[in-house]
Amino acid sequence: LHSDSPPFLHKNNEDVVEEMCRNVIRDMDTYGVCVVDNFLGEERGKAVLGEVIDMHTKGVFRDGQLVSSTGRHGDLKTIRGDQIAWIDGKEKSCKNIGHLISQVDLVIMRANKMLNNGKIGQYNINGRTKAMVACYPGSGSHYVKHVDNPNRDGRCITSIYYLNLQWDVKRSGGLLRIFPEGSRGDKVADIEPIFDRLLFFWSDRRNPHEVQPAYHTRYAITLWFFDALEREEACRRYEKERKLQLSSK
Ligand SMILES: O=C(O)CCC(=O)Nc1cc2ccccc2cn1
Ligand SMILES: [Mn+2]
Repeated sequence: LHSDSPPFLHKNNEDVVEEMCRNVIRDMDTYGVCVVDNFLGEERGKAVLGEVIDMHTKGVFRDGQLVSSTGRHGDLKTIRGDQIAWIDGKEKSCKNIGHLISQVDLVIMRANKMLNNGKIGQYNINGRTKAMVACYPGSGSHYVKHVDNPNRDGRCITSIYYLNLQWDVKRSGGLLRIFPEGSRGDKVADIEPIFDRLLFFWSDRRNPHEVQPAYHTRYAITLWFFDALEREEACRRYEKERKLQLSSK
């Protein structure tokens, strides 16, 4: 499940990318989850972290998911989950985030071309969302167990890049726990959100996941990749529903 990216990926070396893609394909086929550590290297990783911290300081983040839980005394505590900001990576103050996005694209599109004659896991990836930069304020904010794409909206791979230097889950929490389908709860994938770690997993019902309460600020950048066919069908369904609603008005 853990494949270290060779030290010289940062030179964009062709066969290094090739080697990494083989690891991603193997892990996705075997586990439906893949972790790549040291993805950008310390310098580039810190440059991305710097841009995210600048965004946070400038108040770019908007409150994301509202999660509520009852406290010890049964009182309803609404703990803000993640705060998010959408980035396309071309913004002048986000050029390092833009570089991260292009590197993840490189790996996914190369993996898409390899094995299974141009498909990864029988998907044909032809696009992705913008980057969702997420910040969990350290106030015990968490994210309840959920599936990213439960109803075939077209997203097939979730890719998350973590930015948290010297993160210690025992002290700071914030563990991502994935409950791979059919594991009946005895086999879970516990992913620590450590600095310069890149995670891939199938976005559909195979991978319900949760973020456990975080007690220090926890940053992550997520990209969702689309399967061409599933996305086209989802858009067509959406168009039909929209027309129905318009005509029923
Ligand atoms: O930060 C992590 O380790 C994963 C957090 C996570 O699952 N975030 C997330 C955030 C989402 C925001 C909007 C819609 C769906 C979403 C699904 N998942
Ligand atoms: Mn999620």
